[in-house]
Amino acid sequence: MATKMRTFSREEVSKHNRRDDLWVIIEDSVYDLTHFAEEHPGGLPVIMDPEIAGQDATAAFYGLHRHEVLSKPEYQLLRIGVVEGVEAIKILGGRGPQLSRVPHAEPTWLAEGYHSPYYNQSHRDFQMAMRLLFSEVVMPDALVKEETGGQPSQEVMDKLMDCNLPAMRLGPGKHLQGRKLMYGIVKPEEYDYFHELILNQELARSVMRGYGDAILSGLVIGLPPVINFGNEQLKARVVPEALSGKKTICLAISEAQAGSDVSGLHTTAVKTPDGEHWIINGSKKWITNGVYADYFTVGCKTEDGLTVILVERSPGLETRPIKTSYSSSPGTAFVTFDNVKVPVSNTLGGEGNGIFVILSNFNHERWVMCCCSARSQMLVVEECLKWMNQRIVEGDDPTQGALRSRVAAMIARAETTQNWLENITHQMCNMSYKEQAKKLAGPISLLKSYATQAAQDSAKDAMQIFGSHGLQKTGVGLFVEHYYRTVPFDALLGGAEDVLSDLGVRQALRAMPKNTRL
Ligand code: HEM
Repeated sequence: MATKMRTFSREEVSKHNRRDDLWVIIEDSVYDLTHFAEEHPGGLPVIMDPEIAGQDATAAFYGLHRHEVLSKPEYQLLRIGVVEGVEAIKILGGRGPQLSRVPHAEPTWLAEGYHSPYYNQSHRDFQMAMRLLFSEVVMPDALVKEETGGQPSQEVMDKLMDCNLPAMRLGPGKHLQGRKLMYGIVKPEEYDYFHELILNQELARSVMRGYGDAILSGLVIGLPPVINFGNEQLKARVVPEALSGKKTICLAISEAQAGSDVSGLHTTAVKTPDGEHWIINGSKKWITNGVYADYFTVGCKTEDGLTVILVERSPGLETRPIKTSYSSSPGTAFVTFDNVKVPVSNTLGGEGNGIFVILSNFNHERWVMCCCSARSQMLVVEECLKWMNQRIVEGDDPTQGALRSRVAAMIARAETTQNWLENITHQMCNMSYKEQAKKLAGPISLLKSYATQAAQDSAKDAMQIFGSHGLQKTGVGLFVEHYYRTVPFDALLGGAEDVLSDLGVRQALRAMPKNTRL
C-alpha cells in the first residue's frame, strides 16, 4: 500500500531555504535537496538562489530538465510531500507505452478521435503489443548501449526472437509460414506491409539510431538475396540460422573507392581452375553489423560482370570496426577479403546477375527507411512542442513567432512524409512484388529523397528551437542533439538523395504516354 504523502503549506516550505535545510517545490510536490544539492549536476549555487531555495522552482526546473529526471527512483526519494491546496498533477512526460496526447506526435490513426482507412483491429493490437515490447524491454537497454556502444543484450535479443521479430522485419511472405508472430497476435497470412510499417515505426520511436541499426539491420538487407536467389540447400541452412538469431548476416556492397556505385566495385571473385570455388579479394566499407556478422552478402566483380555471393566468415576474411558519428552498437565495419575461398554454389541469382539481385532489394530497403524517417520526424515535432510548452518565456519575446513557424514547417513535413508513406504502403499491399518493382520504384525513391531532406530541415529547425540545449548529449536537448548528428546518414543509405530524385523523375518520364503534349 502506498504511504500517504505529508502536506506542507508554501509558507512552511519557504522556511527551508538554508544550505543545511533546503527544500523546493516542483509542480505539486515538495523535494528535500539538502543532501542532494552538493551532488547536483547543475551545481549548488543555482539551487541556493533566493528565487529557488524554499520557493516554487517549477518554471526554473522545466527550463533546464526533462521530466524523466524526476521519475528516476534515486530522485523520487527526494520527494518528501505535496503542497497544500494544490491538486495532484499527473505529468505526461517521457516515452512510455502510452499513446502520446501531444498533437502530431503520433500518426493520425493513433490519435484519439481521428480516423484512417488503412488500419484494422489487427494493426491496432499489433501496435499496442509492439509499443509495450519496445518501451519496456528494448528502450532501457538502448539508452545504456547507445552510450557504451555495446550490442543489444542477449536477454533483449531473446525476447525479440520469441516474437519472431527478424522474420517480421522482412515483410509479408512465405518465410512467415508456421511462425507465431508477436505471441500469436497476428497470423502469418494476415501480416501485411502495414504491420511491418508499425514495427519499423515503433522501433524508430523507441530507440536511438545506432542501437536501432544494431537490431538486425544487416539482416533486413542481407538476407532477402539469399531467400530470393539462393539455391534450396543454401536457403535451408542459412535462412533458419539467421531468422532464429543464431547467426548474423549483413550486406556488403559499398567500397572505399566506389561508395555505393555498384558499377565501380573493385572486389573481385575469380573461379578456381576446377570451377568449384570463387576466390575473393578486395574490401568493403561502412558495412552495418559487419563487425560481428557470420555471413556477408557480397557484391563482386566477376568475368561476366557483377555477381552477388554469400560469404561465410572464414580464413582470409577480416573485419575491423569503423568509428562513426553515431554509436558503435551497429558494428559498422571495414571488411577485407584476402583469397577467401567460397563454394560456387553460394552464388546468388547466377553469375553476372548481381545488379538485378541488388536492385530487387532496394524498394523494400528504401521504404523501411521512409517508415523510420517519418516516425522520427514526428518524435522531433513532439520534443519541440513539449519544450515550447514547458519552457516559460519571460516578457514579449519576438523570436517566439519565428520558432512557431519553424514548428509549423516541421509538422507539415512529418505529416506529408507519413501520409505519402501510407499511400505507398497501401499500394504495396495491393500489388504483386513484380508490380511493385515496376510501379513503385520511382515513387519510393522520390519519397525517400523527400523524407531525408525533410528530416534534415527539421533537425536544423529543432536545433534553433532548443538553442544551445541542442548541443548537449544530456538534459533537455538529448534527443535533438542525437537526431541532428545522425540524421544526414539516412540521406546516404540506400541511395543518395540526388540520385533518388533523379531516378524518380526518370521513372515518371518513362511512364508517360509518349504522345502527351502541353
Ligand atoms: C528535484 C530536483 C532536481 C533534480 C533531481 C535535478 C537533477 C539534475 C540533473 C540529473 C541534471 C543533469 C542534466 C539532466 O539530466 O537533465 C541537472 C542539471 C541542472 N540542474 Fe538540476 N535538478 C533539480 C533541481 C534543480 C533546480 C531547482 C534548479 C534551479 C534552477 C536546477 C538547475 C540545474 C542546472 C542549471 C543544470 C545544468 C543544466 C544543463 O546541464 O543543461 N536543478 N539537474
